[in-house]
Amino acid sequence: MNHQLYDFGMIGLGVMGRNFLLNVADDGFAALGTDINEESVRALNAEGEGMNVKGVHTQKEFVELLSKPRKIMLLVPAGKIVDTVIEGLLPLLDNGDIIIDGGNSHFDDTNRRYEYLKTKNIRFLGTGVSGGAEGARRGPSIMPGGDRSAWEVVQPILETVAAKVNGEPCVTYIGESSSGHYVKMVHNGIEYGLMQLIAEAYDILRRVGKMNNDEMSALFSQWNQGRLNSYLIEITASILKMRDDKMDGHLLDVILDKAKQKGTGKWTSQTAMDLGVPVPTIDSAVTMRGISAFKEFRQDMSALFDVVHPEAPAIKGEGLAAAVEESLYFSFVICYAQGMHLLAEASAELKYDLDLEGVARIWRGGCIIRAALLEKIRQAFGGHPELKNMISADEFRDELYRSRDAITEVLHLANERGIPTMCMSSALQYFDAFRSERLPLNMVQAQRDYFGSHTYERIDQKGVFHTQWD
Ligand SMILES: NC(=O)C1=CN([C@@H]2O[C@H](COP(=O)(O)OP(=O)(O)OC[C@H]3O[C@@H](n4cnc5c(N)ncnc54)[C@H](OP(=O)(O)O)[C@@H]3O)[C@@H](O)[C@H]2O)C=CC1
Ligand SMILES: O=C(CO)[C@H](O)[C@H](O)COP(=O)(O)O
Repeated sequence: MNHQLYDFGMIGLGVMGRNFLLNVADDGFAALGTDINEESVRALNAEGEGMNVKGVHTQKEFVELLSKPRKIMLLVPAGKIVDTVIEGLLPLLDNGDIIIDGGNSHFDDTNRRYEYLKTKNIRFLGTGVSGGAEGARRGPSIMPGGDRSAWEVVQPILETVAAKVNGEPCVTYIGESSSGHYVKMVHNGIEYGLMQLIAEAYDILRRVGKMNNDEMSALFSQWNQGRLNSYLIEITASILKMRDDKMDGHLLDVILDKAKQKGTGKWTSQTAMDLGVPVPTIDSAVTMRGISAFKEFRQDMSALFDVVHPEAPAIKGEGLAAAVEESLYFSFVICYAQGMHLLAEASAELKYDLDLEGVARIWRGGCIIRAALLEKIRQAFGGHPELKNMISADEFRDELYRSRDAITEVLHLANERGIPTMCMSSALQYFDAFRSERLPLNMVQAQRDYFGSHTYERIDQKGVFHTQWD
């Protein structure tokens, strides 16, 4: 009996996998999926009726129906499940077949799997995919790293399904081993930072400007027409105006203020610490999710401490809105700068040989952190492949400096009223720390030498010194 063979296979037909596979089928490739969950297989077959897509219930049938070399993407929950799926596949595969892990796997796991699968003659691509359900369905940003020959095989498919900006696909070969998952992790770290910065801007507009949700929605929509144009600003405008379907009022007002996390933001902070690269805006975003989780303690504390300056007047009008917009833009630039700086250092340290212009290019569309600003970031790195921290780039230097006054004023208004702005404050602090020729860390060095004979260097003589302080 003649079976149709399928071009591309997907294991894991949840939010991402089902949508990605339908996207593959839309683009003219024969697409095959399977999932441990029979309902998900049925859902794919129902949604894909009339398209060249099919869901099957067993891995054996799945593998048999794929054309060789098999191109199999996994979009299953990150962690042990990925290893389990790979182990289940191995006896069924042939030399040279390709496994693409499209989930948010930790880069250490990806390194291990890459090396392991080499010993099994299976080509492996650790691949970041971003864009959520809508991106997966209509065109995500895709960050593949690992076996270059595997990339060359899947390139036509991934380039077709990826988002396009000015006709350019938002996918490129990132580099060896775990580089694709590393870049996706940093993407998510930036995502955490931008989301928290927006949350802080919303809090300031609400509590300093006493703006209501509909007014803020209109303001975010207006900002989305300007230099803050981005996916996250766009969805914030929509979120703010959404009415609740269970009671009168806005949905946002009844959402519990405890943010969950799956780990990619925390991993970004952890690797940044390991490499000695400061990413305080990302760290602060992770910390704020942590603080948000202590809801009961926060309730107790808010009963214990009085509201700070309840008499502080509302500051209405365009002045506040313009200053918050400028603060947010400043903080966005700093947040991207921290992520890009981490990538630049990781590229050297972990031997990824990253093309940072290419990374900025494929983040311009499809992904959660897509923004007009990324075109400017692409240009900054394009002309200067040696650039590590874009705050010094011509594209940003002057405007960052000019925005200092606005963000200082906004943070003053927030501090006066006790409004937490950990992320926005960290952005200003980062900028001021990096533009300080002399920091007070001479004091830290003296203290270290005082109590632990850790030695210090001098500004006027070469060498390493120790003083008998007392
Ligand atoms: N959701 C998002 O916006 C994004 C998610 N990601 C990443 O993509 C990956 C998938 O996420 P998402 O689609 O949201 O997750 P979902 O939980 O929606 O889908 C995962 C699917 O995999 C199935 N599955 C679990 N174990 C197995 C197995 N052993 N064999 C076959 N199928 C299995 C699940 O079945 P069951 O339901 O029965 O458990 C489920 O249908 C994750 O790594 C996630 O971090 C990346 C970018 C964006
Ligand atoms: O990868 C993604 C988008 O690019 C996920 O949506 C993101 O990982 C969500 O993370 P968290 O649950 O930690 O907020």
